Amino acid sequence: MLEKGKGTRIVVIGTGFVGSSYAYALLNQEVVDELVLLDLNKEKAEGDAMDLNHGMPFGAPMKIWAGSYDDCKDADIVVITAGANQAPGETRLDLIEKNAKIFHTIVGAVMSSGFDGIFVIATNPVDILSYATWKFSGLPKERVIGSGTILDTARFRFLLGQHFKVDSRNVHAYIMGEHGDTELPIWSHADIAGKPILSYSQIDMKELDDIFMKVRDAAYHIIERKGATYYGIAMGLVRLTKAILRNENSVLTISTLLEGEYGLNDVYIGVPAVINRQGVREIIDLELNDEEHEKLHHSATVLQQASKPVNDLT
Ligand SMILES: NC(=O)C1=CN([C@@H]2O[C@H](COP(=O)(O)OP(=O)(O)OC[C@H]3O[C@@H](n4cnc5c(N)ncnc54)[C@H](O)[C@@H]3O)[C@@H](O)[C@H]2O)C=CC1
Ligand SMILES: CC(=O)C(=O)O
Repeated sequence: MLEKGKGTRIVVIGTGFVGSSYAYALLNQEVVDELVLLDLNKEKAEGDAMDLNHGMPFGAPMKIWAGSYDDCKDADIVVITAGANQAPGETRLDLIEKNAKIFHTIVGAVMSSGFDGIFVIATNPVDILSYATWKFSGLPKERVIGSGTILDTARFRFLLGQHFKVDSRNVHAYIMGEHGDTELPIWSHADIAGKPILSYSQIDMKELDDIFMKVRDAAYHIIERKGATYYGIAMGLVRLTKAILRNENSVLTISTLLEGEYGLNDVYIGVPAVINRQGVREIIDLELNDEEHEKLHHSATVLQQASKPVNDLT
């Protein structure tokens, strides 16, 4: 797998707000040699390919085209951003019926091409659809990665950075669990340059709770204002893509299959993990306090109960 003696190739399936923003960020950050765009709306994918190609003289050379499932055969990564997004007031879990069926078709078509790379999933509900992709594809769990809480963790670090007036890149703090309403902040392992956030003398737990609620509800607030969220996740997906293609061994909070870690089994859920060219190298099994442990287990139960439409298709 992945040793093709040629340039790197990514196929993006679903070139809506998220997929096209990701494509644009990939072009700007010079990450990959070949980018294939695929959408049910073929003209949209073609238009995006034309538009992105016209930016090429201002960036680094790469090949971009609107393709077909045959192009997945030689892809290193297939990124799925296809499917319905949330209407105002809708939860991510509300999308499961529609998007599970779409994934059954898409993953089947990708695997029929002879694809043998890594899947990255962003479509919501992302934890359940990552689990679905793992089930439908038959690939090893290491090679099916959900974006999980990568975006929530970024939102958390951004807001904590603002609160403490520190560069968010120096804030180390994770959101774990469902990418959704039952996610949780891991305050017991949140620090700024090694100093635990809970040890700051001016700490006000009410203010920290407010920060977490802003993180958890960020998508609702953005969707109310502009109908969808896409720039943040696009940047997160590029970060994850780089960690894979450049074999970075980076720690990112992604959705992966738990098999005993955190006392959980048979569920895809957001946890910190080491990411490299093989996909998920290792899950970081943090020691959580009792409250965090209980909330993570609650989140996992909610995801497992909501997975019925996937189980019905397998
Ligand atoms: N994981 C995360 O952190 C985030 C996830 N999302 C999720 O990403 C997904 C996409 O959101 P948007 O781009 O805003 O939606 P969108 O509606 O703009 O784009 C979806 C695209 O999927 C295409 N599509 C639908 N069925 C298809 C199929 N069978 N094959 C190929 N293409 C197909 C549509 O034609 C459309 O272009 C949603 O589920 C949304 O909730 C959005 C933001 C953050
Ligand atoms: C839409 C979504 O999942 C988000 O922005 O977090």
